[in-house]
Amino acid sequence: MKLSVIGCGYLGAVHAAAMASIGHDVVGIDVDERKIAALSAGEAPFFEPGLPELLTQGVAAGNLRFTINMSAAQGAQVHFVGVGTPQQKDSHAADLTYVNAAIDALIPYLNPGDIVAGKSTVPVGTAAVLAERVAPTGATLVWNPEFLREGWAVEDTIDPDRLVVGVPGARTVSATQIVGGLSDMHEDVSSRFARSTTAGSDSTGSTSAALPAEGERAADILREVYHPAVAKGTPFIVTDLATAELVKVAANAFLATKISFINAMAEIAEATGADVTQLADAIGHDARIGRRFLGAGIGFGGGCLPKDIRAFAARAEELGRGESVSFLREVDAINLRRRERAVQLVVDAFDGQVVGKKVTVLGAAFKPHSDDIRDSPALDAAVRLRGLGADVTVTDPQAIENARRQHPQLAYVDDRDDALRGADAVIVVTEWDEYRRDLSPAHASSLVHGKIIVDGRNCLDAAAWRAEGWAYYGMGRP
Ligand SMILES: NC(=O)C1=CN([C@@H]2O[C@H](COP(=O)(O)OP(=O)(O)OC[C@H]3O[C@@H](n4cnc5c(N)ncnc54)[C@H](O)[C@@H]3O)[C@@H](O)[C@H]2O)C=CC1
Ligand SMILES: O=C(O)[C@H]1O[C@H](OP(=O)(O)OP(=O)(O)OC[C@H]2O[C@@H](n3ccc(=O)[nH]c3=O)[C@H](O)[C@@H]2O)[C@H](O)[C@@H](O)[C@@H]1O
Repeated sequence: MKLSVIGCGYLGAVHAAAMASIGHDVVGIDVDERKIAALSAGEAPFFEPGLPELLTQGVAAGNLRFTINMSAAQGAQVHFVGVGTPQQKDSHAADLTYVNAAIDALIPYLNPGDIVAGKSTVPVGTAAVLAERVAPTGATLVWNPEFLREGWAVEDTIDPDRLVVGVPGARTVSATQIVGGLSDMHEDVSSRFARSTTAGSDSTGSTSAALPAEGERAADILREVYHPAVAKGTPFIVTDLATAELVKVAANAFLATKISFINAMAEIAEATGADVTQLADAIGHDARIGRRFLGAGIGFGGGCLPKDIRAFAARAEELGRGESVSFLREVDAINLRRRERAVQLVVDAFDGQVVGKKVTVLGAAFKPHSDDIRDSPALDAAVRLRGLGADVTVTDPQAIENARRQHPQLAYVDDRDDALRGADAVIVVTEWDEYRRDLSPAHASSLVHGKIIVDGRNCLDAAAWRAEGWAYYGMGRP
């Protein structure tokens, strides 16, 4: 199938390359000429494991190309829109400038019957407005939120744990799950709904109705796009536009809440001498809770969770339902307090005398396996420590170039051991294997000047570091 992908950032470039890898004919379109030049040469403009291979393959095979010309979208049957939706500069709401601009630029090239599939994370209600704008072209707008994690983006795109498609006119169809392969792709959709509910295949139990023809057709086309995942039985949820938009922000809000919950427990642990990592293990054994995303530490960052919970809260206020998600403000506040806490641990380790102390910051990316530094807790800590007068050196296996562009005032060293040499204290803020697994306390001892280590990710073996004579400080663990 011919596809266009508009916006070739962390989401779009991976989506384009992944769609080409499953056999589609894909054009990626972006306004950033440098990004397009790199992608056209088969090079990834950012670090994402597995992406370079897919780009090389697709570009060489000729079914993946990139351009800055929107006119190249003409003739594609599905147009994915994955441009950025950052936080507005002067408020917590999402900035929809890029989404609006992308849709406006695309409209002249749409043909009747085309599908415009929004992938950006947007405030609920956005899709309905965009659908009206697209309607005169005869194309159909659907919302197909993305759940990929950076660092696992290729795998998550090709083999997601669920696919969600919001289609027009599906108001009475509430989160009905349809599991089906290509074989029944052209089967009458109402009988498929009937089958999925009577078979009880993870349906919500709510009544379902046949989709209007436009929505039915759009859902079928998206099924065809994602044919390998559909064929293996990946849950494929067809719903209305608003629910699809909400599923995305609800998922990120839940993940952020889970992290802040355990970080709140870390604060209590700090006041009582308890160990939050053991607490997380213990409650995580309860399958209803689960251990994943109970990693207490310096908290969440990145281009999504922080801005998505703020945008969600702002949208809820607009809807007159601010109090329904007012807890997200607390989730945000807990998260930001952990950044302060990590910095305070360094300051306290020097009895408040941090001025002029050499502090090595291990990590700049917001998480390992990524070069993304958007709202990175690691860099936040580095900047704060420098602001307090420390002599800060930052290192990271992938993110130094991005970090230097955003924070040129910090000192950067590529090599981990060079960064550690002569340090008075070390703080681990991104749990790369290079720091978590591969750095032994004995080796670190041979490099540093002072044996103080703050484990901002609770990723080190505290006992092993202490045995080597280090003063070890974790986040919510003794
Ligand atoms: N990064 C991630 O892991 C995920 C991101 N998302 C959502 O996807 C959207 C994109 O996120 P990222 O890829 O991380 O952002 P990004 O900033 O890496 O990429 C956005 C791209 O859109 C391009 N762009 C802006 N205006 C354009 C226009 N008018 N026409 C064509 N291209 C244009 C930019 O040049 C940039 O390359 C956001 O809404 C985000 O919340 C959703 C799930 C995962
Ligand atoms: O909307 C998005 O962009 C994406 O946001 C997150 O993905 P991502 O931002 O790539 O990273 P996560 O793995 O979720 O980590 C987010 C932050 O939480 C932190 N984190 C994660 C887990 C944990 O236990 N503790 C913790 O502090 C990480 O260090 C990182 O800073 C979601 O996990 C994706 O499903 C979603 O698609």
